[in-house]
Amino acid sequence: MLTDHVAISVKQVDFYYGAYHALRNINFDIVSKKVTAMIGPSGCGKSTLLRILNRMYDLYPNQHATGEVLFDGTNILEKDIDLNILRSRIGMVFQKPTPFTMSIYENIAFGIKLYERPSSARIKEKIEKVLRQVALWDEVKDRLHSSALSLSGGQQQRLCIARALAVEPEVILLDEPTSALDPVSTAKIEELLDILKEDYTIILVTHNLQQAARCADKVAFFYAGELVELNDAATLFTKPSQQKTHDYITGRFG
Ligand SMILES: Nc1ncnc2c1ncn2[C@@H]1O[C@H](COP(=O)(O)OP(=O)(O)OP(=O)(O)O)[C@@H](O)[C@H]1O
Repeated sequence: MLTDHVAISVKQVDFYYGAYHALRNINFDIVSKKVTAMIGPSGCGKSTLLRILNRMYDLYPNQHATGEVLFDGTNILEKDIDLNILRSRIGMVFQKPTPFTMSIYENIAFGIKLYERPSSARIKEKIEKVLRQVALWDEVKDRLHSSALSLSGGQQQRLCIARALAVEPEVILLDEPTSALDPVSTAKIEELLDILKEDYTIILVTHNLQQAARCADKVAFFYAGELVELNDAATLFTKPSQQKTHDYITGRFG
């Protein structure tokens, strides 16, 4: 039997917003090239954990994490980590589509130019590649120089995923990426996750249990700042090992 390759190992992680202890002793392995969904009631700490994985919290001086998050043998919580490199390897897509106020083309080129000095031919080639990856190329190829804000919400979100892919990350963090989208756009993003996981490790925070059941290979259930259960998606939704998980997925709270 093939063993899963671990992309990120979270060990004894605690997180604080000032004095508030938001995550407690979190331990788990995130498997490479699979979709791991993080679920749990509002305020349980899902987004906080996602923001730890690319040190997003570093922007805020009163927030800090303890413990270890091992990525490629390095503890990314160490102070001297190069955050630009980290965030190019572990990219993030937010809940609301956040394209820059620039053209579709420039939205993607901007990110590429942050990390390399490519020729314009290389930029064009990359833009086409990532727009094809997110199944947006045919919809936008004739208007690459129009404003990204002229796209629909669903198209904007696919553009944001393309922008994240353009810097060739290994891991993509998605924080409720479909909660602002209509059902058709949501279905397109879910189909996209299925394709992207062939090449990328995907971590998805979602409120939507059906979405977690449809898209995820592994599911982590959080409650009140603790990881209650991490399991294969099929097992977690049919035979959870913890009573609290059972209560949550059957709608008894949250
Ligand atoms: N900037 C902040 N300052 C203080 N406390 C915060 C801050 N952000 C989040 N928290 C608290 O930390 C806890 C975890 O929040 P987090 O946003 O990670 O939860 P969540 O599970 O993602 O919730 P939701 O599903 O509502 O997005 C909550 O109790 C929240 O109130």
